[in-house]
Amino acid sequence: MARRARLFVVSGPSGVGKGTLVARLREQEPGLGLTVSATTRAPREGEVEGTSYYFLTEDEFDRRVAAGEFLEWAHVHGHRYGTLRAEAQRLMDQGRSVVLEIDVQGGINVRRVHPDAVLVFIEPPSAEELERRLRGRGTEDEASIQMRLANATKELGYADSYDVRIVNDDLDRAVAELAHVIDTYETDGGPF
Ligand SMILES: Nc1nc2c(ncn2[C@@H]2O[C@H](COP(=O)(O)OP(=O)(O)O)[C@@H](O)[C@H]2O)c(=O)[nH]1
Ligand SMILES: Nc1ncnc2c1ncn2[C@@H]1O[C@H](COP(=O)(O)OP(=O)(O)O)[C@@H](O)[C@H]1O
Repeated sequence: MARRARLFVVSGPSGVGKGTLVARLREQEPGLGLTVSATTRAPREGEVEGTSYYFLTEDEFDRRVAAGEFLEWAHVHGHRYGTLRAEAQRLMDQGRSVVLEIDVQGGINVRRVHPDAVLVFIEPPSAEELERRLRGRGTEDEASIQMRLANATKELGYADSYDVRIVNDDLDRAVAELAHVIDTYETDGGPF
């Protein structure tokens, strides 16, 4: 059956395991593109410019917004994050399916521009497990953890407007489910 490259948005609360899931998926499916977002937040230890994010100053982010360079952008956890049009276009031009790991506001905005984008929401098995993962990651101070937990409740409220919901309980199972979703939507005669 014919396959077609598509745009996939992956969203979900901070600490649910989006980054882990997508990284595992890309080991299995090296052809899958992943956009590197721009952000005004400071790099975490070990994060690499141009690989983890494009780390921009507030002024540089403003300039790129004014120049219309963003496909979408949003305020998330007290900072700005956005997908550069050129970044998404470069991968789409290679005929690859592309994953955007972005927040729910971004997901809704991408759907306006690309109505056939597939929106996938990653859910935690429970609120307690989400907090355990967020703390276990050890990247955030207490204020940042509290903000992310408060925002998690709001983000979970958007799950209904997504096309697909996946519970990230057992990692291997969740990776397999995400791979299956991508395979199904890439195949003509899939759910659309
Ligand atoms: N709208 C939008 N959200 C983004 C983008 N890049 C990252 N995010 C979201 O910003 C949030 C914070 O990401 P990050 O600082 O890496 O923290 P983490 O979610 O705790 O790993 C997450 O919900 C991401 O999905 C983007 O380009 N656009
Ligand atoms: N299925 C899972 N079971 C247990 N721990 C997980 C699972 N998926 C991810 N984690 C862990 O949870 C933490 C947060 O994952 P991460 O990918 O950074 O989340 P996000 O990108 O959604 O903020 C990491 O320490 C990661 O190893």
